[in-house]
Amino acid sequence: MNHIQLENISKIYNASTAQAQVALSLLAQGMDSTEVKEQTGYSVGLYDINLAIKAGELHCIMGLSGSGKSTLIRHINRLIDPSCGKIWVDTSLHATNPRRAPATAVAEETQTTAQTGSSAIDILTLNDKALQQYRQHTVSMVFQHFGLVPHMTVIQNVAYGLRVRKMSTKARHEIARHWLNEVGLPNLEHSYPDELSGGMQQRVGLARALATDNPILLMDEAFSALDPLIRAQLQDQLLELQNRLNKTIVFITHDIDEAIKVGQRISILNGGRLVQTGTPQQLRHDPADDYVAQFMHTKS
Ligand SMILES: Nc1ncnc2c1ncn2[C@@H]1O[C@H](COP(=O)(O)OP(=O)(O)OP(=O)(O)O)[C@@H](O)[C@H]1O
Repeated sequence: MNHIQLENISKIYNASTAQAQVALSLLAQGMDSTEVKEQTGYSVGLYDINLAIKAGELHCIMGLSGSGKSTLIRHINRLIDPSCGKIWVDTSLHATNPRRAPATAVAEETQTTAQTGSSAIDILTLNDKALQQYRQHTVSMVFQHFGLVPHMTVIQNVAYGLRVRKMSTKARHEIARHWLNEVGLPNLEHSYPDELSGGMQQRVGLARALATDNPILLMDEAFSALDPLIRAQLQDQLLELQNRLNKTIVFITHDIDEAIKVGQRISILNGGRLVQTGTPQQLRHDPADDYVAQFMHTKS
């Protein structure tokens, strides 16, 4: 079952609808994003992305710098809106969890049936209130540079998303303590972020994202700033947690080894275009083009 589906998503930066159309028609004629930038002055973030992410899968988005990875993931929590296209998210998937407000309340009026046949909403139709609900109850994000609030203690950082939901201090700290334990930081609740190493700070970032119990986890180069050893430990921990939690995780990385290690499927972007989606094995044995083949050719 699909959890997230991007349908014909394109993003042309700093362009009006009419200006974006000019760039999009050049892309449709086969021009690449560098040529479009030279000809029109507009940056192509993404072009005509069609991507279905399954419920419970750990899906990596991989590509070189500037290929559109951050642009793509930021569409899923609507930090960025597309120039055109639709973004379907099945917000009903975890409606039975008693700790979460019913996600279907997000926007019943926009509930419809996506092309996949699943019950999903086009999140681009959400009004401000419904979008706030969606962000609080459906998607959480882990950032490359941790994004912790420096004047809050570790436990306050982890509990932050629950405080926003107006949960009592006792209840939210109990949940935060549980997740700090889960990520291997049981005794640091009263520390401040700047007292922790990078690896520890990112464990706090992970605990904060997990504490909200949201079904979708967005991870934007979450481990890229860490030393290789710590990075490998966090990858292992993520896989172990995912085995138990079965979240839908969209994991951005520019590192093919990381993508192969953690990703059940990998989508490869190049110049804002989605080149191929598949399991590591499919990409290795049947690469769509030379770009994919080059990434995969040394991988066993
Ligand atoms: N705010 C913006 N304004 C204009 N162009 C942008 C903006 N953000 C991104 N772009 C352009 O969109 C394209 C895709 O950028 P994006 O940051 O999504 O790629 P990325 O794969 O995440 O790169 P990196 O790995 O370096 O973070 C690039 O050409 C970039 O210059």
